[in-house]
Amino acid sequence: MTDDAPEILWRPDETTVQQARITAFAERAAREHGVTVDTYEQLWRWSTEDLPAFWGTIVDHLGVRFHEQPREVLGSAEMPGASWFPGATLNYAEHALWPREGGGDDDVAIVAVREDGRRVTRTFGELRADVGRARAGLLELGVGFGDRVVALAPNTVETLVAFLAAASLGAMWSSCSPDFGPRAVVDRFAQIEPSVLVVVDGYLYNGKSYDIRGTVAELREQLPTLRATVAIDYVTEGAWDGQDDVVGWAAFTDHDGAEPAVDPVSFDHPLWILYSSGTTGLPKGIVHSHGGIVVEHLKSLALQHDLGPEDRFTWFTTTGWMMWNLLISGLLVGSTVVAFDGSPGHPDLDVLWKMAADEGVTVFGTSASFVQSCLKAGLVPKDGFDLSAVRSIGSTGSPLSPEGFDWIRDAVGADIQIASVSGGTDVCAAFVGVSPWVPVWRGEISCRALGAAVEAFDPQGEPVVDEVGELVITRPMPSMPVMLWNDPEGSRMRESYFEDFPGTWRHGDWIRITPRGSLVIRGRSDSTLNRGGVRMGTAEFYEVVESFDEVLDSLVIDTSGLEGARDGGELLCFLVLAEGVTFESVEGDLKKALRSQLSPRHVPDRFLVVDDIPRTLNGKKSEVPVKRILAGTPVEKAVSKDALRNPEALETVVARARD
Ligand SMILES: CC(=O)CC(=O)O
Repeated sequence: MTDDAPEILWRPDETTVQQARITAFAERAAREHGVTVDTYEQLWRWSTEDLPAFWGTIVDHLGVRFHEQPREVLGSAEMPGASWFPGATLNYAEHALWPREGGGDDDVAIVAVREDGRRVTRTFGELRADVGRARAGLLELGVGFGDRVVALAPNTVETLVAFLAAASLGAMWSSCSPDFGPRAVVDRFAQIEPSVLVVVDGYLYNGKSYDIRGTVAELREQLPTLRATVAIDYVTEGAWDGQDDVVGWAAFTDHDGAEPAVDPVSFDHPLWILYSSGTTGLPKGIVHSHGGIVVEHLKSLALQHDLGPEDRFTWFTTTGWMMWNLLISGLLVGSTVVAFDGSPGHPDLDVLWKMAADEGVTVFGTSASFVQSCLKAGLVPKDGFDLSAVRSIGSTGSPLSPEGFDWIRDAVGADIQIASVSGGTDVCAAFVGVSPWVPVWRGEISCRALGAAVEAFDPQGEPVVDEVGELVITRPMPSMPVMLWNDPEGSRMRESYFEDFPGTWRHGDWIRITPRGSLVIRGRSDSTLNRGGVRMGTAEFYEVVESFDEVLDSLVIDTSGLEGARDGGELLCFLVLAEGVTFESVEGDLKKALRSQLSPRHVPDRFLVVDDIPRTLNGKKSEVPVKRILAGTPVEKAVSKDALRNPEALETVVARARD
């Protein structure tokens, strides 16, 4: 495959480079380690070849506060099982509440905005005091080191306070968004046997109010290990009044003057438990450590995104997606975290742009599907709002189409860095993303993240350039899971990531690394389109189909190789069409575009028009569950319907495929 470099949409100017935090870091690395790191490629190479030097410089330069000093940086580099900073103790909460750069008591730590306009703020001083009180509340409930505190709560101040309080005393945290159905929550929380559950009475979404007290009651019945439920009035004042078996937030935090102390824990002590998407059988509990997350998030936010105390940082997410965990880590670098709770489309698609303008957001993150919706709606936010503070637009969740890049440049701002990033829940980080040193090419992710030894492997395990291959990580990263829950022998961990290429992390995405070092993600490798030996990621297919204004959404499934598949396997394309559009009116053009832009083999055997595409609660297309169901896996094993945004869409898609 040849590489014709696409158009450059953003290029750092000299001042940006000079003032970037990564520049001071690279100068220090050069000085202390005698390395030449004048280009990003050189810096990245050093960061992945000399892991002890790189991560050792990170902790010094970015101010990681160890209570006990580590004996060394990397005790063992073997994967799985790498041992980072053995002997060291620290605490994530200390880094969030007393960030190294800035974080003066009166600086705003968090602004929480709800879709109905409710706005709550806390300065760093206030946040520390709140966390001190909540910590005392947890201690009073008997929560201790290693216990699990879980929350069914939105992206708002109390959730952050409860999390930091739990982390401060070495308890593990896990959260689900309040719109998760009861089964999805039980599937996640029951396995980790929590001591305390933090809940809200309800939530607002799309202009409607949802009461979840029934879900909470159901949940409590199914969590026999609970010692207490802490209940927040979020939608209705007094919602929990008269319910004696819960502790109201006011009573829970009624500990004036309690010290916001933190207990140092070992580097690998569990901080939180995240979950795999929940669409492939029971969710896997992914455990990340205090130390791994502190160093990875400091590196990512300070050096890749250049975030600091002067920034106001938002990423549209719920508490059930790892982007929440990354968002709140904005505190580690002293930034103000701007948290939004509600629908990004209520009252209309302007809501997040308005918030960005009102709050002076500098780094605005969202999902590729939100960008796509804005594009399709013909939105031009720069005409309606003052977005002059915004210097970077982040996008993740699925690959951002080249048209999405164009839209950001044309409709939001031509001088904005487009931060298309990709990684995963499994490492609570982005392997690939941006840097203040590297341009943005249309349709491409700018660079591999420092410390992330990303390669594209062919099936023989050989690295390839400018060809689509399996995304692998060949050296350990500190934020790789310290364990999977209920996996004492580590067999599930090995099966999940290390089976295909022993000693190397296989992530499950297709990726192409260009000769420039930029990257293109081509979709999940477990939902590959394999047509007569030509393998292609689904993202390439969506890029073509969804570039049609007539197509609002789509899903492609390759049934070849599945037992019982019709005609030995078909390529099925489900389409959601714009109002008034008939399939016949676009059929010819669609087929022509797929034939010419992908290959004749990638023209679907059947197009099926549906009303909606099944998506997870985090907005990802449910390709793998559909494929599994069509392969004969019982629905309840293939997917937790509660983990889907629209389970009825799954039923329709499966029924249409079987028609
Ligand atoms: C950084 C990411 O990888 C986020 C996601 O797509 O889940």
